[in-house]
Amino acid sequence: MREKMTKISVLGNGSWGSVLGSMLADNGNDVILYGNIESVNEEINAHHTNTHYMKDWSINPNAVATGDLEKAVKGADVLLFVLPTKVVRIVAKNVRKILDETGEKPLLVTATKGIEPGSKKLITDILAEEIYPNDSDKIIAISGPSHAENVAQKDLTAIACASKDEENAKTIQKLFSNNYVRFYTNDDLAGVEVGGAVKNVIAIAAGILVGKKYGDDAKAALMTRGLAEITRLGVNYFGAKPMTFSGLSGIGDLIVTCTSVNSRNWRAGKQVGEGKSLDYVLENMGQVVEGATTVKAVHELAQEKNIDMPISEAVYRVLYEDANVDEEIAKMMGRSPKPEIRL
Ligand SMILES: NC(=O)C1=CN([C@@H]2O[C@H](COP(=O)(O)OP(=O)(O)OC[C@H]3O[C@@H](n4cnc5c(N)ncnc54)[C@H](OP(=O)(O)O)[C@@H]3O)[C@@H](O)[C@H]2O)C=CC1
Ligand SMILES: O=C(CO)COP(=O)(O)O
Repeated sequence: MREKMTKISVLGNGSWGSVLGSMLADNGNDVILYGNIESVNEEINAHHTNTHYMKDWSINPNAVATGDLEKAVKGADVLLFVLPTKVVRIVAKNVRKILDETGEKPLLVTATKGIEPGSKKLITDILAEEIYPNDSDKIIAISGPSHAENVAQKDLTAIACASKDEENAKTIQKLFSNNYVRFYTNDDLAGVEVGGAVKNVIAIAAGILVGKKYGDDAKAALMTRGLAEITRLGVNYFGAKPMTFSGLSGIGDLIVTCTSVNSRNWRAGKQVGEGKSLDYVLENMGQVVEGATTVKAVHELAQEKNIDMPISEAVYRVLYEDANVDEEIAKMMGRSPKPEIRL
């Protein structure tokens, strides 16, 4: 007898959601892609493409798109959130209403990378608050150096998979892994999420440096000192383990996002470095630039909790306080002398 297929509903059918959905269909799962734009859903179902988000690529035809959240949520074994940070809470509230009706308790996985301004919450904390206040062990985060453009081509990729519950992390590891994407479990949920969220801010800074024509030494210094402040925030505020930042979701993701032209955060930073306004850049990107949102939460945390985050603070001032990039760089280079290693 044929084993029952696992029903996985991907909430958000932009670049990463479409590619993850296609990958999960490659793995033999029953995949639904939920998206809020009817023309995108129609294109996926009729042509197995999503040309606004992913050019020259086809989605596994077994992944079916819908604009009906109830259809996506009902009967799902796994709900995979791949939405921009700013809408996760809104969609989560609607998911909760449906699950309250059915009494079902699917695993919740998030691939979203961000910290919510105001609440300063990580995505898994938002999902716990809105959907599973008493079942947060059913929540898993996946995060690591992975661009939709690479995974779409079945390039080789490795991603961390973290949960408070080891068995649930292993279930997702097994379900998601295949011969082109390898998942590693990690028990430091907060550390994995902080790395994935805050590297986007550092990637904006890396892009700014390129826009300003700085070279490789500057990039290496920025990435290393960027990792130092990501670790400081993760350990001191979120209770993360320092070693996590040496892993896929830490240094791994920082490398890919600060050096790849596929990175929207890097590309946004480069244009800001070249003198374009943030509004212009965001309007013309056509895809989410998470670092521009997360930097607000990081700024709030740095100020309120007195955490030293000089690069993130400079990015915040350049993006939202009209600060001059050259003056910010001069200020950073002129800070009082410091030892390299400190938390
Ligand atoms: N792209 C990548 O390579 C990777 C992305 N990520 C993370 O995944 C998350 C999503 O990124 P990505 O897929 O690239 O983003 P995109 O900008 O490509 O797509 C975002 C999708 O979310 C949809 N959306 C927005 N609001 C809603 C809503 N209220 N209800 C339903 N759908 C909505 C958008 O639809 P609409 O067109 O209506 O706006 C769009 O389809 C981000 O946190 C990102 O950091 C993580 C790893 C890799
Ligand atoms: O998280 C990502 C790569 O791991 C995607 O980065 P960008 O959002 O900068 O494109």
